[in-house]
Amino acid sequence: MRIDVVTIFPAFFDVLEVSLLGRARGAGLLDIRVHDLRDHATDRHRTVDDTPYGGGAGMVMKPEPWALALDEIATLDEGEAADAASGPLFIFPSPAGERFTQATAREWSAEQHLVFGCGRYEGIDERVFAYAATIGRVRLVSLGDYVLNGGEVAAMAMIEAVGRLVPGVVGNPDSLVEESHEDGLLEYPSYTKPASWRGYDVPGVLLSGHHGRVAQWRREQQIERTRTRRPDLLAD
Ligand SMILES: Nc1ccccc1-c1cnco1
Repeated sequence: MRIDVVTIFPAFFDVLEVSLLGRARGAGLLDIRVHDLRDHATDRHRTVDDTPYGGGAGMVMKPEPWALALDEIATLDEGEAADAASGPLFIFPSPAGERFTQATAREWSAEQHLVFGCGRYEGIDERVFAYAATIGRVRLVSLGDYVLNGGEVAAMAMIEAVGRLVPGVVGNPDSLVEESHEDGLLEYPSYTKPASWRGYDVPGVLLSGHHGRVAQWRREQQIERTRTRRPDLLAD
């Protein structure tokens, strides 16, 4: 999988050189390229924002630098201009976006080419999304109902959630199964040695060696946790 990121803070993504995703890059499983939007500005001051039409506080990101960046990315490898169907999946983190879930991560993990466009200021000129839809598919996506200063943190979270599902990235694929949200439920509690620690004991069933009872207890814990912490997941 190839992942491009467009941002005015490219150094923010240096962390993708380390840990699991860093190893995946080294192994050629993930081809992650970070682009500075200012490299596509059209003036010597490398301007990427301007005042909003209609007034209001803050600044809006200019459309032309974005179109130049997305054009370059959409044609960099393919050699010719992409069209909407054959082009990349353009993902713009946005508080006005659809909700990102584990199902979204699974869906995107099958894609060949993702492009994350990280907006700042009051957002990106809306016409950029219309233009991007002529050279690829476009999704505006929210991580949740809270306000961030820009798309970088959200993009990082989504890159990790998607990247770890790419075959080969996580050593033991079994560990991808028993996780929160993989089966629509929160995961069960985990314990390790010692069996008794500062007066806290591991639940006896986990020491029983009876796999059937352990599996039942874990399922009961998943359902109880989901019912008390995330009843919305049970409503679906
Ligand atoms: N608040 C934001 C501002 C800019 C870009 C993304 C977001 C966002 C994404 N998910 C929640 O918020």
